[in-house]
Amino acid sequence: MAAIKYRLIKKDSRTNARLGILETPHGVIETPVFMPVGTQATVKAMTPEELKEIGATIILSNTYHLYLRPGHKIIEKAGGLHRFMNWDRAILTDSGGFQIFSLSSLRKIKEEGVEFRSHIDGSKHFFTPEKVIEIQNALGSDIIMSFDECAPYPADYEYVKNSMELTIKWAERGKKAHKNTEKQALFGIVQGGIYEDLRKECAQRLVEMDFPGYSIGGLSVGEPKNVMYDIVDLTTEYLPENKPRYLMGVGSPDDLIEGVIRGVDMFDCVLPTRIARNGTVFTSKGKLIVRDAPYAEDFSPLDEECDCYTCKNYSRAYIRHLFKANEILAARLATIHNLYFLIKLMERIREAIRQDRLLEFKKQFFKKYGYKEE
Ligand SMILES: O=c1[nH]cnc2c(CCNCC3CCCCC3)c3[nH]c(NCc4cccs4)nc3cc12
Repeated sequence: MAAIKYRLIKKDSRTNARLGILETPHGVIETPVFMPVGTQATVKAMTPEELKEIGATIILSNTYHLYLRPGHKIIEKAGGLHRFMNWDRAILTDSGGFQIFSLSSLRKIKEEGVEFRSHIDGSKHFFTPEKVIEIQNALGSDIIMSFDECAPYPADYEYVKNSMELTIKWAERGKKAHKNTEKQALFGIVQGGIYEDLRKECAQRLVEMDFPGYSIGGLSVGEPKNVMYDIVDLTTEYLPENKPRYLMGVGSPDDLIEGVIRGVDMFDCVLPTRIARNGTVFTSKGKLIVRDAPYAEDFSPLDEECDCYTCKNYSRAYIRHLFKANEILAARLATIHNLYFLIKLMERIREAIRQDRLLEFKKQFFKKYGYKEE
């Protein structure tokens, strides 16, 4: 039995959007889905019970961070990541490649693997495709990622071509090293930068290896939005429709809607939790910086249309006060709201696909939120 089973429930009649069900060893996930990020085995400021309360069905955690601290061996001894962090729903871990490039003081990239120094204590480490599979096997996450190289943006054709070739080789080596296929689904990651021919070749060669799901990597790294959307559009064209597609590192409300329209099923982004801790929240009328002066005597909820715990019980004035006073509760209330906002947005998107009115939903959401339609 494969670790995960994806069922395409309905295709939107006018876009590439899909309504799906993803069955995992830790529960059923309705797609399209937004996955809260829990870098160091916790979604910052949230308990697992609060995550369930707001409707989270799958969260992310991070191979790079957990390998460095507390170490994957400790987590394995604890009975795996689910036990260790008391989360009994689905977990997706990324391979750590992206964090090496974006966090650690690198490093040498060779075909064999990547040498890097820990951002915590400067100690030297060496990740190979086999090593990161071994770490993710020890963590016991339900969905695991191949070791990939996310080319920077901009990057010239030659660099991206070599990097894409390496990502393919590393995907093959990771697939060979992955033993626990019954319990953990290994996704291939499509690279290729902004180059159509490289994206097509990478997608086709990964599909030949027959992964249970495919990530679209190398995007949301500074390229213009319309370039990202075009690359997503062309990449999903070469991916099988009976397998889930995961757009890595995306995103904001508009990016989620635009990604779903282009055939993406799974999303993750550090944005909602990160900006929440800085006092910025999503509302149906756009972003709101609640720590700003105008809200000092505003006793209305963050968002009139939101029924989350925060909006049902606290005012903008109170939450602004908590931020100004540097109270821990500020981050908690804003995080609950931002995650609920995106999880609720995905629920409304799924409903719109069900009723074949996704484009109307997009128009109405964009108008209210203050996005300009392209
Ligand atoms: O090609 C990629 N390969 C692998 N991972 C990528 C990621 C990380 C996705 N989130 C993982 C999470 C796992 C749990 C811990 C937190 C990360 C990306 N994030 C972004 N943009 C958003 C960005 C965020 C920050 C800088 S860019 N583009 C990405 C491209 C890749």
